Amino acid sequence: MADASVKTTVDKVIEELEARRSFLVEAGAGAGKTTTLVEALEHSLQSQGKELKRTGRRIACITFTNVAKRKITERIHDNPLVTVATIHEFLWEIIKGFEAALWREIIEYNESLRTPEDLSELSSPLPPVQYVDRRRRLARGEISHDEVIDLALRMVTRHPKLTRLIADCYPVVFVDEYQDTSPKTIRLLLDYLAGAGRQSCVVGLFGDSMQKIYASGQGAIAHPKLTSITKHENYRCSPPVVAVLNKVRPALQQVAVGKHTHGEVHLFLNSALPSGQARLNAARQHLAELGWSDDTTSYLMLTHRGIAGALSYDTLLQHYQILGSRGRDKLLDNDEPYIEYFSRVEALCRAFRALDYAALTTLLVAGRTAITSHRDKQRIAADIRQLIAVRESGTIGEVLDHMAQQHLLSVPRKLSDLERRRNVKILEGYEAKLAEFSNTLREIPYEEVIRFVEYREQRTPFHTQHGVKGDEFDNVIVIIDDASWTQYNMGKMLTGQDLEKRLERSRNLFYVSCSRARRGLAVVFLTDIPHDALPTAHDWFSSGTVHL
Ligand SMILES: Nc1ncnc2c1ncn2[C@@H]1O[C@H](COP(=O)(O)OP(=O)(O)OP(=O)(O)O)[C@@H](O)[C@H]1O
Repeated sequence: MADASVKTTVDKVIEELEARRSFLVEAGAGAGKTTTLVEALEHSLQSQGKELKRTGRRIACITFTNVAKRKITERIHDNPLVTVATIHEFLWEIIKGFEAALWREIIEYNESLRTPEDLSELSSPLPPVQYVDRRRRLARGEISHDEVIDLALRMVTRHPKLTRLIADCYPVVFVDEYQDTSPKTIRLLLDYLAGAGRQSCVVGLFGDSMQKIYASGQGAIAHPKLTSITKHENYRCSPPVVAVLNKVRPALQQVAVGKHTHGEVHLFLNSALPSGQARLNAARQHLAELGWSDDTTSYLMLTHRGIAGALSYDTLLQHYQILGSRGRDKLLDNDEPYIEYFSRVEALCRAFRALDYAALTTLLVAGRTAITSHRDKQRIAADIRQLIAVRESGTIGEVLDHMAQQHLLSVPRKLSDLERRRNVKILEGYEAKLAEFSNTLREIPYEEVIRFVEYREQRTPFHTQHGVKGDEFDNVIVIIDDASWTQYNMGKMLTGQDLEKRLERSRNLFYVSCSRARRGLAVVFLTDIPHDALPTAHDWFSSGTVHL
């Protein structure tokens, strides 16, 4: 029976909240940090909800990932007394009302830049400051992600009154995954907000320094204002998976206490097979024979390029690089006219196949496809059937032509502009590049679009290793391709001999990836590991099977 006098982590957190002291919950993967954060939120809402409502205050809960944002918002039933936001959203929220002070800081910030903008001819009155999702253009009052953090820190440093106002508005600020929050944000929260305001603002940080996977992150924190709270349980992973985590991280020994009491661990080196896909296929086959199915398994890869190769949309991904350094991001963010249109084409075909007439009608109406008579419906059904066939065997150009001929989903202005301009003969610079992009895109098999959209809409079991932070799956296959990105090298990590930074980067990402598994974990090396990595490989995976 549990000893009632033993305090749980959430009890300790509540104690700090009630004493108005800031705190740090630092614990390993699967220890229940996010769960504790949610429980602490629920407690605060129960005990202070009425007071918060009466005084117009809110609790801020800053999350790093959308997974966590969704999880937390759901758990507290979207309670309006809590602002669940990313750090950028939160910081913008607190500074956006202070236009005059913001402009003063922007001008100073501009001067600190290596290539400042010419702000000598700013119009009067000054344009409103806007936070945009693209490159900064300070002369127009447009700031971007980096500026939000920098300006917020400048504002609280210079204006104690503003700091007090923010602290009064948000007497409690929780931060999930603090380790990947920037040092400037941590300074703002701990040096300025913590303890400020009439109620003495409480900053509660939750995270794990070893799960820092972004270079811009703060990593470990020691701060005099923080009470440290830690825990050694792992509620997520099965005992053999926890055994691997304990080997990777000997300084923190966890105990598996979750409901997954059985599990399995595999390390596939398969060095007799040629490097690459053949090793993954062999591992998949072996695991399938042991009962692993794609329905309960997630595949974690280091790069988008790797996923594109595995799912066969690599020509498409490669093609978007013609659009410059942000080309690939535009594709992945659905932020480009062609891919935005194809996503709707795919949604149309999916709704048709699923006989989801409500979704189908919404898409057709939004795409200005006329449906006024029974004959229209019959014609549209025949057109979509043909479209489905063209999609599977034709090129992107053939699908676009089919859509235009059959008047299915009218082509948006931005896309028709691109299509019109691709045949213009005398174009220069970026315009010429865009025309080349459109013309060559049309030659790519449309099948690649189908597979890409499935990936982007999370209908495949593939994820990037960075993208699964905070998430969990029954079975996880971590795919390692040490030839894919020079910033990481898991083979060298096993030898313990590498550049210090790369060693840490690789080890943290490996730890994050392996710790997503609830039941089964398989690590598959597509490349050969160095010979002197073998002893560690055997040691780390001694709770499972090493397939040589
Ligand atoms: N006290 C608890 N009792 C039972 N299950 C728990 C408890 N705390 C957490 N869990 C479960 O353990 C899993 C991991 O919890 P959570 O995501 O909160 O951990 P975490 O420390 O934030 O993990 P990570 O840092 O690896 O993302 C979840 O499935 C959660 O429901």
